[in-house]
Amino acid sequence: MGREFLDLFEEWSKSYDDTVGGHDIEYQEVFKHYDRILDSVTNRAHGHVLEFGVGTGNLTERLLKKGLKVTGIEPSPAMREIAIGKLGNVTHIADGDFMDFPEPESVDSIVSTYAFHHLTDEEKEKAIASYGKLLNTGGKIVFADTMYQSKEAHEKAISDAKQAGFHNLANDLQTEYYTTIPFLESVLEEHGYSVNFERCNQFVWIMEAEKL
Ligand SMILES: C[S@@+](CC[C@H](N)C(=O)[O-])C[C@H]1O[C@@H](n2cnc3c(N)ncnc32)[C@H](O)[C@@H]1O
Repeated sequence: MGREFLDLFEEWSKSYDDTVGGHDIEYQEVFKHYDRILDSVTNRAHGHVLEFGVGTGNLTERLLKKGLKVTGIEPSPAMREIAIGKLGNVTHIADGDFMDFPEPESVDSIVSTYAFHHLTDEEKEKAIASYGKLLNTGGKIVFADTMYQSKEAHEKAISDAKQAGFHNLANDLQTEYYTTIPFLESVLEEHGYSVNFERCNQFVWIMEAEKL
């Protein structure tokens, strides 16, 4: 579910690693400190890791280097092909998405970078509710993504992008489902997690939730 943006990723897959390297001026700030963000998510993960929206495998690569067992989930065939080309057969990357995926038996950490905004808020809540069954006490959800401290901050980001002439970015901020920190905080607390947020750049925050 939440697969309505997949055509975009089929096309973007070949140049995606150039974009995260800062080659697209509109997205430079979104991907500022990309390596540091992936390292930070990796440092917070432990045990058997379930990763959603693997993309070209950049986070997966770091998790594997840390010696963690990773089960990857990625709905775009083109992205999966690039990730498998990069990683070889050291880990399994399955077709699936945040809500519909082959469930591993036990999971210690659920991680994702730059992907959770493909779900509507209603879908985000359903996904978070379902992860409770997979994680043991002390298990974690660690997601890095664009999110906002308030709806007003989201609106301001859209108008700033328009003013800078970044029309692709403005369109993206208006059409995908960027949420607010207070929304995620309340959903996670309701489902029995303690949660904290750390800002990484003007767009991206890391959300770290621990199952109580
Ligand atoms: C911006 S890329 C991020 C890739 C990688 N995680 C990274 O940090 O570089 C977003 C990825 O999420 C995937 N995606 C899109 N919709 C998804 C969904 N509903 N569930 C899981 N992944 C999804 C896309 O195919 C794409 O590979």
